[in-house]
Amino acid sequence: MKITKDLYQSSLTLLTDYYQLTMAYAYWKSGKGEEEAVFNLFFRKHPFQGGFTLAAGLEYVIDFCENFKFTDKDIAFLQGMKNQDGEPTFEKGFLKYLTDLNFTCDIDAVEEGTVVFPNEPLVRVKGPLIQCQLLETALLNILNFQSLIATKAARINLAAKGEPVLEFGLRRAQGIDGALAASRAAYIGGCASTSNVMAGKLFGIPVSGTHAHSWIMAFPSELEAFEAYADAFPDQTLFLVDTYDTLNGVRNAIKVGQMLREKGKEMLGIRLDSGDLAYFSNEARKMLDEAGFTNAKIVASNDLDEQIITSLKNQEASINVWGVGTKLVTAYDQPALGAVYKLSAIQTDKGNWEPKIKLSQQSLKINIPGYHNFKRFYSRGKAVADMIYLEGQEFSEQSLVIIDPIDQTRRKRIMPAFYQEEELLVKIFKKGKRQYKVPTLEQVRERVANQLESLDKTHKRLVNPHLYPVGLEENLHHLRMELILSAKENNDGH
Ligand SMILES: Nc1ncnc2c1ncn2[C@@H]1O[C@H](COP(=O)(O)OP(=O)(O)OP(=O)(O)O)[C@@H](O)[C@H]1O
Ligand SMILES: O=P(O)(O)OC[C@H]1O[C@H](OP(=O)(O)OP(=O)(O)O)[C@H](O)[C@@H]1O
Ligand SMILES: O=C(O)c1cccnc1
Repeated sequence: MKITKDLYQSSLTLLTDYYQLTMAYAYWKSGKGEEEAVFNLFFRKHPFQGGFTLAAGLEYVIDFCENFKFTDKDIAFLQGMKNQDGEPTFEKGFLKYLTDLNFTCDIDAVEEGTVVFPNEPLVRVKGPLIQCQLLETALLNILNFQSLIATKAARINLAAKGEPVLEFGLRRAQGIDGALAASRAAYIGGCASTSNVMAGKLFGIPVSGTHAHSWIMAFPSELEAFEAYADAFPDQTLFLVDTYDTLNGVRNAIKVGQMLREKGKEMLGIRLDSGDLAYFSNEARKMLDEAGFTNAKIVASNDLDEQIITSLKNQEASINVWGVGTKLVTAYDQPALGAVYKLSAIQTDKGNWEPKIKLSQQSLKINIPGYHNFKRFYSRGKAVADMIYLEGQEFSEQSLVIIDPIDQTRRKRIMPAFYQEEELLVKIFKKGKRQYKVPTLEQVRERVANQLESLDKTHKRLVNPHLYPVGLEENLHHLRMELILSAKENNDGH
């Protein structure tokens, strides 16, 4: 699907930070622009103090790259940019270079719906420096947000323990694209449906909903409002019962449910949107059951998130369906994932990869150098550890040691013979040509379910999860240490 075309009807190539263009220009001027480089997109810490992150947004990235082209209007805009002296910012030759630019990068990425951990490349881009640089901002924008929301949705769905979660976020989401991307990511993360009709049209997500308080308020009485709704939607009657008096609302719903039964129809259930949801759901359940509506569902909404859902479950609330909006689509408790995109290697004249490192006072922020990859080891279907290694590196068949990139005293020995292995980076583009068939959202959801199933429950705990082991293969660890020490020495010498 051409998501960006459908949404914006034009090129998104200028959806970038200005400094990417100034660097591109300076690379071009210095003659370095066509040097081959490798960049990795990764995050350093799971969101929501959680133990896992779900990668999402790759379909948008593919779409962005396939449409990566400076249009005449883009060039005209850049041509109009001026410096402080009123001189054009960019030379004509550079604008011609951009006009003729074709996307020729290699991109490897983890598939949407994959569980990922800090420091692992979600996307690896190899190509001319200028192109790699021009992709940075859009890739981060897309993957940071959708991975964040897919992860939040997965947490909420884990808390709901298999009961349907309906996504109601459109009205509170961060603008139009924020809402659409959030609905898509929420569906990937396990939500059953969205209230956002355009997300239904664009992505094929099931659309569902109940009705609002205004419907009740528009009639002389709640009972009349319920009757009129039942008349319009005899097969989809879910009554919002809390406009005036919740328990009286349940009584009215039961009355209309009985009328529907006389016509051979069955009311679907009720929705609670305020007050003590544990108390009201239990009272409503008793009333519905006593009236013979044992199959009627109780939907709850009102600023729900994974913590409140867990609490309501612990209180044995009789809620079967969860409507979640604001806290899901805005990732309320952590509004950004914080993934970064870093240069890790440049190709020398001889065709070798020269690893690159960026120092930081915080060891968390020192990148993993080199042209690297990663794989996951499984034992009886459960993921046990991930290893980041240099591309082309040969390993011992007997025994491997992986070393935590932040704390080198944390090490794990792996006997490959006892484990199954999975390479997680998949070829998406080769020299700018797509190699990958985008899966349907249903397939991505299935992948999410399988990936979460392969993760031990200690890593899925919502509070204080157990840390999943991700380490550097020994050779990569030593290379990184050498580079850090020599960069520090060089720096001290100046
Ligand atoms: N039994 C419960 N345990 C824990 N949290 C609950 C329970 N019942 C409701 N909540 C949550 O408490 C928060 C506030 O609910 P509160 O009762 O103050 O709102 P309200 O009365 O519905 O107000 P409003 O009418 O403005 O929506 C909501 O996030 C709601 O989901
Ligand atoms: O609470 P959320 O998780 O964001 O779910 C969406 C909310 O949107 C609707 O409320 P509405 O906008 O009518 O306002 P309200 O909060 O006053 O009910 C609905 O009744 C939910 O409460
Ligand atoms: O369909 C609903 O019940 C709904 C939709 C959007 C927001 N709140 C509720």
